[in-house]
Amino acid sequence: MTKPKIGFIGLGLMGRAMAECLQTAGYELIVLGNRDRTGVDEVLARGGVEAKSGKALTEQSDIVMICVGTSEQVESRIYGEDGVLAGVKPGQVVIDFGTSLPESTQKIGADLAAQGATYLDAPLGRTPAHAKEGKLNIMCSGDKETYDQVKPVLDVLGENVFHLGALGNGHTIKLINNFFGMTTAVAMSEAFAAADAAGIDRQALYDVMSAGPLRSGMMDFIRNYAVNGQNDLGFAIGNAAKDVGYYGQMLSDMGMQSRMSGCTVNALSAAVDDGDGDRMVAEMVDWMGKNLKGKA
Ligand SMILES: NC(=O)c1ccc[n+]([C@@H]2O[C@H](COP(=O)([O-])OP(=O)(O)OC[C@H]3O[C@@H](n4cnc5c(N)ncnc54)[C@H](O)[C@@H]3O)[C@@H](O)[C@H]2O)c1
Ligand SMILES: O=C(O)[C@H](O)CO
Repeated sequence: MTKPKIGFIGLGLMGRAMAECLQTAGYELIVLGNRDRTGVDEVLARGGVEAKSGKALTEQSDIVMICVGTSEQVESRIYGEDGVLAGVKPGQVVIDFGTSLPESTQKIGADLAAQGATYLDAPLGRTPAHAKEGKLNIMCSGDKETYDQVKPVLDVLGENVFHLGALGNGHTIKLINNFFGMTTAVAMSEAFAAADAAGIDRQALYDVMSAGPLRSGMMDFIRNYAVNGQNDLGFAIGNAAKDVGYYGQMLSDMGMQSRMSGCTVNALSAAVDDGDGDRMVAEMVDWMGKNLKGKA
């Protein structure tokens, strides 16, 4: 069977690694020109094709994949005269792999459905290194028949591919996941900075904490940076601040109020304000080291 042609929008840390994985598996890729040429040039060097607009990319593709940062960025590529919606054909599938707001996802899904196309949300778990190897966790939701149709491609990218019911459920679960994960990351960063301030060895703190029920993969990621300078998580502080902010907004859209996420968002957003948005989440250890002192 011929492989579907894939239009891929968003060639950052995750998108670039996913594009490499798909091209290695023999998929033909069409990508969008971008101000940052790095990802685009990598795809072209492996035989990919460049489209001039989201509309042109969509017209040339069977499946459109999006992996940009925010819901605003997704919407900027969906709507408008050069957008995906302007080029979509009945039966076509558009997938958002980024971490987006469920409310925006549902609106885009309805607008694509009005053109006879189907939207799936399929946010990602794990790291860019996993993306390159096709070992992501993929939290897909939306029409089950369409999911079954694109599952072979999702299986190329993911080791654990979930179907989670109605459109938006994937994004809802991902936001809850990242509220929890980023709260752990920020708390662990503060724990190392507090140990530094008290003259306690970071590895000694980790040895004690990880011998008990606190041990987690996220704790290990932060320790690997704090003790060995290894940055394996590959997830930017700016995107973490966005995700935990989206989590609070999602609860508020449901008429609820988050009691926990404010602290995490405040720390991550303050690091972004200090110019650390492009640094990786584990580097919150450094930010905490400079910011634990109370203001006099
Ligand atoms: N890095 C991770 O470990 C990780 C893990 C899970 C989920 N995510 C989520 O996946 C998404 C992408 O993450 P990332 O780490 O690759 O982020 P990133 O910031 O490295 O990449 C985002 C890319 O999107 C591009 N972009 C932004 N607006 C665009 C537009 N309008 N048109 C075309 N391209 C545009 C940017 O130039 C950039 O290359 C985010 O929503 C993030 O929260 C990331
Ligand atoms: O798997 C995860 O939770 C990611 O690394 C952060 O989005």
